[in-house]
Amino acid sequence: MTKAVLTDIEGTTSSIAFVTDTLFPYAKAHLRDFVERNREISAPLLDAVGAEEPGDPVETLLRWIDEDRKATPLKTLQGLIWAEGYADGTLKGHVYRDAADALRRWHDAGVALHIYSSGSIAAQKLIFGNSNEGDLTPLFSGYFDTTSGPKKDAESYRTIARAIGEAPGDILFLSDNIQEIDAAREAGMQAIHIDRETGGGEMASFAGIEL
Ligand SMILES: CSCCC(=O)C(=O)COP(=O)(O)O
Ligand SMILES: [Mg+2]
Repeated sequence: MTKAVLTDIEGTTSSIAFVTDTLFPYAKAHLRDFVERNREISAPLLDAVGAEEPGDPVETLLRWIDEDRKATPLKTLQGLIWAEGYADGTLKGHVYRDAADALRRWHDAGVALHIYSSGSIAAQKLIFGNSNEGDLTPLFSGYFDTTSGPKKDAESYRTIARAIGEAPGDILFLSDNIQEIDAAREAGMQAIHIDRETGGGEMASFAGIEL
């Protein structure tokens, strides 16, 4: 029985292109200016970057964006930078229509909906709160990011199941990344591999998923 759904964002509810061609370039373009204007909030994040790699932490962060590193200080800073873009209307979150429809249907049926993304929890709330499908945040009961652990590590899914308060077997995880799917299954969750690009996964969209 499925009591809760846990879903990835990039490539699953939302297009990879929106993240790589819009969000990441926006963060790169505004990173240096943001940390100069927000020294107090940025300092511990830059320190955390410096602890991982020597050199100019801003240069390190710019390279990490190109490398799509899922490092928590980078993801936290990206969320703070994107907040300004959503606030002034430059950014509009992308959510596939089939994903929004299914999430609304499952929420109305009483299924608890949760997000698990490498994007920070603040960034998750922004993409769903300012989306082309409207404000979807009322649909969600909880949000999880890299502070719950890496997405390819089974232990992260055990931690999240405990936080949700359901047995792993009663939680359905959705992702475009097969290594994340494998990790969730290792933790005992139900999981469906969504492949919107090639159709090679178990589902090409949310449309056919029956809970
Ligand atoms: C919260 S939108 C930005 C997504 C992001 O920064 C990212 O790294 C995507 O990772 P996901 O785990 O959603 O595939
Ligand atoms: Mg993904």
